[in-house]
Amino acid sequence: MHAILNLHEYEAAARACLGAGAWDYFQGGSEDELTLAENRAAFGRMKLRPRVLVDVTACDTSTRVLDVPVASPILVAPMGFQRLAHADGELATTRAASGAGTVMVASTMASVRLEDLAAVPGSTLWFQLYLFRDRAITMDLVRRAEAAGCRALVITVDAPRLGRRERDLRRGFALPDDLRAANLPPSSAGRLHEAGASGSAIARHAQSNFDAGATWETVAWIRSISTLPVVVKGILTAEDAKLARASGVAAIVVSNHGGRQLDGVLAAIEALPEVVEAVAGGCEVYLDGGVRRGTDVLKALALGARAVLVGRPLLWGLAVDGEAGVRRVLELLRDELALAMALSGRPQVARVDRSLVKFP
Ligand SMILES: Cc1cc2nc3c(=O)[nH]c(=O)nc-3n(C[C@H](O)[C@H](O)[C@H](O)COP(=O)(O)O)c2cc1C
Ligand SMILES: CCCCCCC(=O)C(=O)O
Repeated sequence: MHAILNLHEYEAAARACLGAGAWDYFQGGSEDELTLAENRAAFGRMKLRPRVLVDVTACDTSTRVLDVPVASPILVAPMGFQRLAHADGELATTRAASGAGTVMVASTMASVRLEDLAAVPGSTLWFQLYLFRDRAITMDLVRRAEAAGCRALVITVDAPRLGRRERDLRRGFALPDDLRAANLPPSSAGRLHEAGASGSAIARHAQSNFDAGATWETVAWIRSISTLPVVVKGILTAEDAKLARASGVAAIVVSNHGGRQLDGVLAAIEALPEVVEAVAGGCEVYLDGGVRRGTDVLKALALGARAVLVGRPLLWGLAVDGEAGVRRVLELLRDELALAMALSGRPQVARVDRSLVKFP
């Protein structure tokens, strides 16, 4: 048995470590999972145009996001309920991100309190915010994130309701009793445990708690109550990118939520160019969805992303080996990126430019 060589092998190894309910919750997309598949397929369609005879003796993957130095442009995407993968949950992921010198985005739906994550030595924590109908809950989360020392608020804007995740519906997915949405008031979190004969408890929770009436005015409200930089996550069009820019956000995450929300939307990497063009350098742009190889990171950077966020692969690492597994997944991706930079004649992140990729 050889050591795990790449993220695909972590996926296979994780499957053997996880129960069927957690596996389906992690892996699943919405409806026919068309967008989930597209996120990967679109990377495959893009081809690289490498340059040669460039001195690549030293390749430097470091960069800055929102003015914070990071060891690589590979950040940790917000993902809820990580204690489904490993008893240490988000604590292990935050420690691994800190060890790897990168940003951890903690989910509103984390299964560890955000104050405990912020206390991890050397961590750079951003807090992902779901918008609640009860603004007092949202306000309280913002205040706690600020007090804990989080460096940015990442507002997820693609989930007024949960996408139709049929794997979870079929299983009647609900949280086990020993796992809590640790940052929510008990009055709001309780329904996440209500298993039903059919239907997903988290979908019911989202429908009764999330603010389906949220608009750009709500983003303006968040900006008015906090001095933290605001990032909006879940933008896929130039039109919305311009509105985001006009609303004064510091960054945009081009994302389709890993194919878990509206099925049939374009792959995140395909949406990236129009968003980058629309904001014209007015704010930072990141991408997530389907990043599994260093060459995927390279392609996203070439199309104008400042960084990528990685989702499921970190859960696979977490399930297989806790903090060490997450750390290894981040290391593998960073090493692959450094190699891809060398083989494409781009020894620094700043030298990765649009001419490196060709769309079909
Ligand atoms: C199990 C799971 C839980 C997630 N939870 C959240 C969340 O709480 N907030 C959020 O904004 N996005 C959430 N996402 C979406 C991720 O932040 C990210 O957009 C997506 O996973 C990226 O795609 P990838 O998994 O293909 O890398 C979740 C994704 C997964 C797989
Ligand atoms: C109560 C709804 C929580 C959503 C769970 C986290 C998430 O965004 C996901 O994609 O799953």
